[in-house]
Amino acid sequence: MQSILSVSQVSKTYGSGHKALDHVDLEIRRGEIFALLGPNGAGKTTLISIICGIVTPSTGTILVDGHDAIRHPREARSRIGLVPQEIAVDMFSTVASTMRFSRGLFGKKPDQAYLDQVLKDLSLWDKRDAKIMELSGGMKRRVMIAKALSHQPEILFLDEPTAGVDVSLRRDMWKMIGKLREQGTTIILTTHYIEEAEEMADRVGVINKGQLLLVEEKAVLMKKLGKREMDIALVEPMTAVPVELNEWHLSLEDEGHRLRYVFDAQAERTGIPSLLRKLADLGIGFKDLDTSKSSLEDIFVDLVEHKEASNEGAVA
Ligand SMILES: Nc1ncnc2c1ncn2[C@@H]1O[C@H](COP(=O)(O)OP(=O)(O)OP(=O)(O)O)[C@@H](O)[C@H]1O
Repeated sequence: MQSILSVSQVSKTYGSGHKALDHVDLEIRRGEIFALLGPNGAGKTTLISIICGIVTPSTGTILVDGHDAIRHPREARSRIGLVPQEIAVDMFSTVASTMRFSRGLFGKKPDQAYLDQVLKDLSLWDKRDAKIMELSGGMKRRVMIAKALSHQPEILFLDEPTAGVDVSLRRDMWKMIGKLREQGTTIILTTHYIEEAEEMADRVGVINKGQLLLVEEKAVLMKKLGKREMDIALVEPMTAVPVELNEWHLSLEDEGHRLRYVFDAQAERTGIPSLLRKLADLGIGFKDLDTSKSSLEDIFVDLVEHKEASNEGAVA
């Protein structure tokens, strides 16, 4: 599939000397939902800002639907809608006029029917004539999304979309993202909330300390790196894990009522049969066994920690 966004060898060193991005390569497919996952300070906002022409990269090139974002920023930018982390609008304008103005800035012909639909989708219809300063924080965030969609962008960037957002806005946002995807809009969201990536994304990129550690189909990533957990509900609670069980590295949970075993779902030997035999040998009875997949969160933490450990190893 043809890329709608192509990021090639993009690095950014800020004036302070801080290297926020380090040779990032990324291809975004038309129509996908891509989650860029990384802890605070990983470089997510810097990358978005570069793609949107707000920050100049130190090196590298960016093509937005074939348009060079550095040499032809207007062409590139008009294809992008950006919902930034911070609320940035003219507080004295009304919701509807903000949207019309924003659409005009990108050189699009007026289309009130389209703007009205966006207002309705975001539950802003009743507020269309309100001044933005009169709205609640959640409503202001809705306005930011409406504004970003005003010029019918092909790519929508959502920078930390649900940070500090209430349940109803989150729900509306997911609905809206689903609808946009059906219409063929490409969506890129940055987040450090793993559930967000897990719920919505087709592919996930993990960034840490300015480096893109991996880009993978979400399903493949979860399968490849996924661990499973087995919870063993004990008949009799215990105060400590018996030394005979050391090799399984069990943890004691729920005030001694449960043993938890974490194993690699992909491994040839899970260690479960031998663990169960050992429990029987030791006369440890259990009422129930329950296995569950670990979440993308566990995978993410594993990955970042593993990378950090190997980097430290390289320095040492
Ligand atoms: N204008 C700037 N000048 C100097 N350093 C900056 C500037 N903007 C960002 N940084 C630094 O670059 C690094 C990456 O920041 P960035 O905002 O891109 O991270 P992020 O992944 O978006 O994090 P967050 O989720 O906290 O927004 C951070 O260490 C940050 O302090």
